[in-house]
Amino acid sequence: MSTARFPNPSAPISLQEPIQVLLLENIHASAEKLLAAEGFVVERLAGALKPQELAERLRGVHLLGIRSKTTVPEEALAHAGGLLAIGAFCIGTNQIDLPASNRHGIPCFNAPFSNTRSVAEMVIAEIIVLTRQLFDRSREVHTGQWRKVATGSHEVRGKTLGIIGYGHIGSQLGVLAESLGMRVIYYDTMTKLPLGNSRSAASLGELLAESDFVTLHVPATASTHMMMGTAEFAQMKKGACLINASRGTVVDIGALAQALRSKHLGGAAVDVYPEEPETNSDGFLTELQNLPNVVLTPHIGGSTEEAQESIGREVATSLIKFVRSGATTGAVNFPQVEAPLIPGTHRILNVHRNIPGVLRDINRIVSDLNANIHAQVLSTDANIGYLVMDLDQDVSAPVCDAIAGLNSDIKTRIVS
Ligand SMILES: NC(=O)C1=CN([C@@H]2O[C@H](COP(=O)(O)OP(=O)(O)OC[C@H]3O[C@@H](n4cnc5c(N)ncnc54)[C@H](O)[C@@H]3O)[C@@H](O)[C@H]2O)C=CC1
Ligand SMILES: O=C(O)CCC(=O)C(=O)O
Repeated sequence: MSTARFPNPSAPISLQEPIQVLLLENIHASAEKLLAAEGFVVERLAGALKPQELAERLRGVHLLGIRSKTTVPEEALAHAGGLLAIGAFCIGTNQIDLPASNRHGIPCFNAPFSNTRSVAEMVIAEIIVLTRQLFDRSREVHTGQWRKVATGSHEVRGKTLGIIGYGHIGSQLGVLAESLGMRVIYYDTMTKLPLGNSRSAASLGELLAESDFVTLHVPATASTHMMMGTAEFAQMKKGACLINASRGTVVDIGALAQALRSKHLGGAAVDVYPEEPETNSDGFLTELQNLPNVVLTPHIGGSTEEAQESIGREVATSLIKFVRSGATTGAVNFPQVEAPLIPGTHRILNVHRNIPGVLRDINRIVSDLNANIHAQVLSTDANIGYLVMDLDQDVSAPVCDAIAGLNSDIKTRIVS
């Protein structure tokens, strides 16, 4: 059983408690299965929680699992003295205050690959749906209208797909699009290996001017905030289509609606919005509703059974490894350490403020107890240091007590 000491006395955890896990937003049962098999107590909720409710629910919780809709602000973390780690059962981690989580000694893990294929496949479907106006034709037939027209419908073969953000999703999408005979260009702020016959555009403007379809696959950051607005839509070809399955903050929805109403753009497929409902029973309004040739989906790019099952296993495995050994490999906001457990030794994990002399102080504590350090791994970033220390003797409890008294201490935990 892991034990922990935390700087926040408002939420002490009992040394004998089993690990308590709170999984929100319908996280796949594959995660619960793995966590429960470890003896962890898992509570699963269908929807997201608002920050205030989250703060209340986090008392006594050791592991939190979320997807894209739960915002985790510093105020929630400040009340979560027992929280060991956060699992984002998705790719994006913009919903978590990562710097605050780092300062509180809480690593965040995500699943960087598991749903990428699902997004790429959905975008391929949308490209064809948009260029054949299938959504509108289908709606007409559903309402008894027979409009057999070819005007404005095209093959995708030979058309240009412009991919903004050529990462895990963008590059897979490029390969799939080429298999349909599309020409692929991309724009990325990093130098990327062009797959197949794809080519890097010299600038965002060049990509916008050349593409029949523009698709966004960038993370939500300051540099991507509203990166598609009135000026960018004006640079797109007349009749071109926009696809956004990245984040709602990347596109100015008002400007997109205007570009569609004016018929400068021929269509759009949008999966993500600046504000999204927290549960499936909440209503939803957007300016894009009821515009012609606009496909609106409820943030389902990564929502396939294959992806969700795989994400559940991947993130649960990272959380279990962290609880059992302190491994932080893959954490998005934390110094990375992965040290194998050594039989017969006693492991202590310590997160501290990255100030001079911490290791000296900790080593003095160990030496004053006449204990021997078998192995010690320290990894740091600008704010914190993360120390994994294996002792030959079982003096973990007094060592932890003494470390907790250091003014550098953020979080100290006995693993074994
Ligand atoms: N709709 C959905 O259900 C899903 C949405 N997503 C979103 O898709 C995003 C992309 O996912 P991945 O491809 O896996 O991420 P990734 O990190 O592999 O690729 C993102 C790419 O964007 C590039 N980039 C960053 N800022 C840029 C800028 N200002 N201009 C041009 N390029 C820029 C990066 O260099 C990187 O190559 C995620 O961050 C997430 O927000 C991911 C999965 C599912
Ligand atoms: O399916 C989800 O919960 C979120 C998918 C997503 O946007 C992501 O993985 O970043």
